[in-house]
Amino acid sequence: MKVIIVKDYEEASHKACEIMLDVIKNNPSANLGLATGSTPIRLYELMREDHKTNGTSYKQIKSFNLDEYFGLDQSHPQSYHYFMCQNLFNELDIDMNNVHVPKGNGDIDEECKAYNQLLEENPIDIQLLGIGSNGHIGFNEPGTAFDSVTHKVDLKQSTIEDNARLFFNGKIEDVPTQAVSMGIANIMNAKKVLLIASGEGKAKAIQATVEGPKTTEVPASALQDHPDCILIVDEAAATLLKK
Ligand SMILES: N[C@@H]1[C@@H](O)[C@H](O)[C@@H](COP(=O)(O)O)O[C@@H]1O
Repeated sequence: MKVIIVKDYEEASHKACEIMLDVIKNNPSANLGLATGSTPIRLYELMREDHKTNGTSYKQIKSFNLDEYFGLDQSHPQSYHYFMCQNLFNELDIDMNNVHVPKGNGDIDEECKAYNQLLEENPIDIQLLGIGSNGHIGFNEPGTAFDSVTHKVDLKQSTIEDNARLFFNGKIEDVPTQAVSMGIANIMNAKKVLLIASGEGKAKAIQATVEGPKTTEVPASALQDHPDCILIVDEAAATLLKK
């Protein structure tokens, strides 16, 4: 794991943007693994700005999102599909046929199978990740097997609370209790992984991810075995790192 410590959220977003654009410029038909949550919002804004100003094209790019809430239709304003359109896709030249977000409704078993198949056929060049305060990646909560693939998940109470704080207008009762998520094995298959962590709320999870034992209790600790994993951590999220 390569840990890059930067001053703050703004610097983390710029650094992450640099790495994402580097992958896209080197391979204009790259497969991008994308993430939601509040952390990548500024990065996505920078990517939109770059597209507008410098004309970086996404015409040949394919995207694959990590996860989706169970029970929310794509058109629901709190769905991750909707989030991605609002924060990124609507202002890029990406072909929406090349955009993939797991479906949170319908026949979930079939959906998970199809998503795994899709990921097998389209190896991800760079997988962007945030991290949950409990160390989750995607929606892979503590206890998830490292060999897991796309599956339906029961969300932990702390994850529901975290997400209610930032989304769903603070209404905890509106946050779905389940989700569909790429598994940890799918994430580990990406050629490159880029995780961004910002704020003191992530300090414990970052310490456990980087310096703790590799354990399913900290899903992000699986990344210790990834051959090309970069963690961009701001000073607040790095406070508990010993080295
Ligand atoms: N499924 C998402 C994760 O992909 C994300 O990393 C996490 C952290 O969110 P935030 O970036 O808002 O702290 O939230 C959700 O649980």
